[in-house]
Amino acid sequence: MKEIIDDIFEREGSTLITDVLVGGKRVDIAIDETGTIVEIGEKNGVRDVIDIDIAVDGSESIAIPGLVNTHTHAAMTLLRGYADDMPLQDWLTQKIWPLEAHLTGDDVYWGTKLACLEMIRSGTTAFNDMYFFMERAAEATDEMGIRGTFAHGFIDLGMEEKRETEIKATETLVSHIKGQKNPRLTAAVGPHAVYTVSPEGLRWCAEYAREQEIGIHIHVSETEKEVVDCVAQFGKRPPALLDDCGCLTPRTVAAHCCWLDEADCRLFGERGVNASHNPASNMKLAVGRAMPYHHLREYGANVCLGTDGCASNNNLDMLEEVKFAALLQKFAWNSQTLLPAEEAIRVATAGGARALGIGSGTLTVGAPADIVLVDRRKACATPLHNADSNIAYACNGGAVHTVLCGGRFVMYDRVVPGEAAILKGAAEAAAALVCRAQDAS
Ligand SMILES: C[C@H]1O[C@@H](n2cnc3c(O)ncnc32)[C@H](O)[C@@H]1O
Ligand SMILES: [Zn+2]
Repeated sequence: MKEIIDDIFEREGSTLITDVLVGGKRVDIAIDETGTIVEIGEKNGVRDVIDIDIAVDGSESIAIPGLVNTHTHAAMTLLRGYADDMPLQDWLTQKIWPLEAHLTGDDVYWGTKLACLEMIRSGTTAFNDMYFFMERAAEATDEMGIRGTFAHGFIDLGMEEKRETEIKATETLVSHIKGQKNPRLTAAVGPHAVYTVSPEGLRWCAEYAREQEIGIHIHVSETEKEVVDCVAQFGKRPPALLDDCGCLTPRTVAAHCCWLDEADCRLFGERGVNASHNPASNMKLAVGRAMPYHHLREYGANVCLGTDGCASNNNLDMLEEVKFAALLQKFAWNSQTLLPAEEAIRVATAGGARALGIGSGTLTVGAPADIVLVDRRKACATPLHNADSNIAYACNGGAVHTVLCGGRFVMYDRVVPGEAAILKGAAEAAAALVCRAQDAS
């Protein structure tokens, strides 16, 4: 890579990436000033398509579409390593929720800045977030230059007064995000799960999402206990309950989906639901079963990929998550051919873009220029028999050196603007959060 052009992160002109490997071919990629891919052609074939403002030598790089993290709680970066090696319900009730009770908006701002830094560094250009103080998460994401979908974590615990508070928080967030009129920031509704949100709350979320023409982001069938308890309380499995409440739509992202049975998968396919596979979190929390990818694919559901939060992963490296997904599916379902490399990358890019409604998630003419350059000089990318194999099975986010989102550089030759201040601010916020919780206990 040539020396960094001093204002490359501010430039809003057109960009030409030359001689880069895409799908096994060496091509030039022309990006216009609107941040759209306008031409992809044989090497030296597209130079006169645009007035080149920035030229990037891609001869030592493999280009892939931006990775799309369809399930995370971004600001949980502040909780990385705070509580590990516990069962999900104990983890939530004894450690995570007591600490989150002391969260502030500033914490979520710094936690989300750190999350965006980590996601950019590992090739993620869009993420789907469900947390608290989400106006501050959106502020941080806008500053970092990538795409975010934001849902307030709606939890009413069956209490009407709490439900009213959650409704107001959701309406305020959606109004705020829509008012920004920022093409990189979108809103969603975030009913946490069937064991924390009443049917009345679920029905409100579904109706409000329909009325506002926004998505739904929800945890579904993560554990066997969730399913058993749901059947005991409501006489139906979580997908059927969610369907009765109107929550299963083509704009729904259902996270985890571990304990879906074949009929649940068929229902997801019929409703066009997006199922976010979260392999690292599922294995770390030992939820006991892998998402039935094969059934979801068979019945036409859109499968995408997510990391969950940093307290149950514990990073946001979607290239690592691609490998976990490809290996876990093969092992769990005893199939050496299930979720092959190219398909796993497609789930993490085009699958996620479809789930969040942010373009094609492909490197094609007319697509947003969300582009990740992977360094071919890294050991994990050598030899280069098969780029998809190296990307899915050998490399992790550390092999990424340059990232564009909407044609704008968010990382160039491993430089992300403001990195030192972000690390300092997030570390200080995390320490202060834990101190507040300890003082209060
Ligand atoms: C938004 C809330 O969701 C909590 N959370 C984080 N990870 C998980 C998970 O794997 N299952 C259920 N809930 C989760 C997060 O701590 C917030 O409280
Ligand atoms: Zn989650």
